[in-house]
Amino acid sequence: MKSPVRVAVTGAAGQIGYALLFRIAAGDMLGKDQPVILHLLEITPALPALNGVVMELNDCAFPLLAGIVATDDPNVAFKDVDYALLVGARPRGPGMERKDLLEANGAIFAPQGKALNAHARRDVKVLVVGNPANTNALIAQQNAPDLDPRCFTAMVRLDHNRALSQLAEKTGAHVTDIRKMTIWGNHSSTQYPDIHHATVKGTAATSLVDQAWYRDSFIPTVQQRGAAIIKARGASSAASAASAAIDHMRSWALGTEPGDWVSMAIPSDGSYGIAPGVIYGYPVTCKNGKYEIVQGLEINAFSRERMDATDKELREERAGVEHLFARK
Ligand SMILES: NC(=O)C1=CN([C@@H]2O[C@H](COP(=O)(O)OP(=O)(O)OC[C@H]3O[C@@H](n4cnc5c(N)ncnc54)[C@H](O)[C@@H]3O)[C@@H](O)[C@H]2O)C=CC1
Ligand SMILES: O=C([O-])CC(=O)C(=O)O
Repeated sequence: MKSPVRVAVTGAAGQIGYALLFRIAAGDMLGKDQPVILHLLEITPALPALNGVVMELNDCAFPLLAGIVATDDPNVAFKDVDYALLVGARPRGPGMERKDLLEANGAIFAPQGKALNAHARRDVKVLVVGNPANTNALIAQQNAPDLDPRCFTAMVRLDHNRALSQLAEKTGAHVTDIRKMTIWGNHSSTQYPDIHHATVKGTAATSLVDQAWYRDSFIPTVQQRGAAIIKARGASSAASAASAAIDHMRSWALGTEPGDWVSMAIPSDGSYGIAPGVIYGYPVTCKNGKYEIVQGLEINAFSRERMDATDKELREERAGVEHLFARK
């Protein structure tokens, strides 16, 4: 048996937390041979609810659960953590864009970035789920000057999985038949779900669907799926968001499949003409706990326009939160 790793989850008493913690403790994220110590962060008024979640975690008698730390202090929550899933933030309601949450949620991520900087392991893997996820990840990163900027990522894996599901349904295939799906840019309605490199049972996806379906149905459906869930459920996606967070971390920690890639929002490095300075969704492969952008993909004019539009939105979001960055 491996020695336990420490996994922090913020917003642990929220709806995503409730769908996430039990799967992490069951080994879905880091493997059935990896014990975990859960570090659960909540705001003070939610501590009684969090205590209920802790009671239930204990009542599951999970073989891999090696300990639980439940706290309202980020300095305790992030002490020596190997993984941090930053979920705790307000969800949006009907009629809101995710960036409308920046004011309410942005302020959460500066102190959490500072606490990670002070207490987390130097190779901590941080995934921001709380919306607007890309820009919140940037805020946390900019408050953690002693950590490698590449420790900070945001979630576009839910969008990636939604895109797989839509394409599978359209082509009469199963999601496991699809390779090389890509979500570029922001986890927002400007995201660009790109099927130009994707294959279905080895055949180019673009040869199986017509351009009008791709442009007028597939792209908007994936872009608007979060809003559609809110309309249907009266609350934002939770189990699918938790499942995507598990997928993101598992790919990062344990690696991607040969011949395939996944989508992760990571610090831009100039690849594909996206200047450094934002956390941007890219196609990546992972190996030995490190991610790498897939290079050399051909980008046509249709894709270029959409990749630049979502980049533009991220830079606008960035401009609105720079006051939250730690002074250099
Ligand atoms: N990136 C993505 O693909 C997705 C992101 N989301 C986002 O995830 C976030 C959480 O969603 P839900 O769990 O549904 O919301 P929720 O309201 O059910 O739970 C959020 C929890 O965070 C806690 N919290 C608030 N401030 C905190 C802080 N400073 N430190 C620690 N905990 C704090 C709250 O007390 C609450 O228990 C929202 O911002 C939502 O929009 C949701 C779905 C998908
Ligand atoms: O749409 C929302 O506000 C929640 C979310 O990020 C998603 O489901 O993709």
